[in-house]
Amino acid sequence: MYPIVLTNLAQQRCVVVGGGAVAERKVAGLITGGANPIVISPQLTPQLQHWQASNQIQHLAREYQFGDCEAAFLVVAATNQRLVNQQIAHECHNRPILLNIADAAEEGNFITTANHRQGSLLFSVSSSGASPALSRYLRQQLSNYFDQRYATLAQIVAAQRAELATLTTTEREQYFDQLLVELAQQPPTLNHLPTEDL
Ligand SMILES: C[C@@]1(CC(=O)O)c2cc3[nH]c(cc4nc(cc5[nH]c(cc(n2)[C@H]1CCC(=O)O)[C@@](C)(CC(=O)O)[C@@H]5CCC(=O)O)C(CC(=O)O)=C4CCC(=O)O)c(CCC(=O)O)c3CC(=O)O
Ligand SMILES: NC(=O)C1=CN([C@@H]2O[C@H](COP(=O)(O)OP(=O)(O)OC[C@H]3O[C@@H](n4cnc5c(N)ncnc54)[C@H](O)[C@@H]3O)[C@@H](O)[C@H]2O)C=CC1
Repeated sequence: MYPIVLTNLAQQRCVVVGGGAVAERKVAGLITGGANPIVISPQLTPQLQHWQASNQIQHLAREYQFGDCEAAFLVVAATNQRLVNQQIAHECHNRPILLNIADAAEEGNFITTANHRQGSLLFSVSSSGASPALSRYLRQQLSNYFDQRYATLAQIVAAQRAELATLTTTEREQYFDQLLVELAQQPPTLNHLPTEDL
């Protein structure tokens, strides 16, 4: 496993084949990640239809055809037809395409994670395919612990990053220790955090 975070997806060609619950979940992640995915499927869930109406996705209302993955940066095969998902894997084979096959991870080159987002923070869980349900459960646990306070913490530290860079490593460590102790001890508001100590 080698985790990465994809950025700048807006101009990248992202193709999702299938329009059911699984495709919807993968599309949700892509939209959150800044993409404007092309969804190829004769049918769409109501949520996917909504995203089509608001131009958050482009919809091709037909079955997959060989050639649909041409020039794609990222492809997700999420139809309920094993053979179709396999054909998509075949088309992408030996091409520089990020490929997720929802029913046969070994035919692609990436799998998706269970994500808890909090402001600029992203907490991702993977079980490497062992138990997606466990990943989902752990994501929910993470969301209970890493609440809005941590997004605020990230904002504060980001705003002070240039200033923090002028400190020695020891000073910086002390500053973070202090922040984290405060965060652990009480539900902090902006006022509780030692922003004036720098
Ligand atoms: C390998 C992987 C490939 C990939 O999709 O990238 C994959 C594959 C498969 N999932 C299956 C089943 C389920 N998947 C979920 C849910 C999620 N699945 C996700 C990822 C992944 N699923 C990748 C591994 C990630 C990892 O291991 O951590 C999550 C994390 C992310 C996302 O999809 O966005 C998302 C939770 C999001 C969230 O809630 O945060 C649930 C639970 C539910 O839906 O409530 C079930 C039913 C319960 C169960 O089986 O556990 C099946 C059997 C299908 C069948 O039986 O037909 C296969 C096929 C197989 O195993 O071969
Ligand atoms: N990776 C994951 O997280 C999970 C994967 N799965 C797998 O994903 C598959 C899809 O699951 P669901 O979305 O629940 O199925 P679904 O039955 O709700 O949706 C299937 C979609 O595929 C479309 N489709 C069928 N043939 C097509 C074709 N030739 N070209 C384009 N689109 C086509 C249908 O119109 C439909 O929109 C399941 O068969 C299962 O094996 C299931 C659960 C979780």
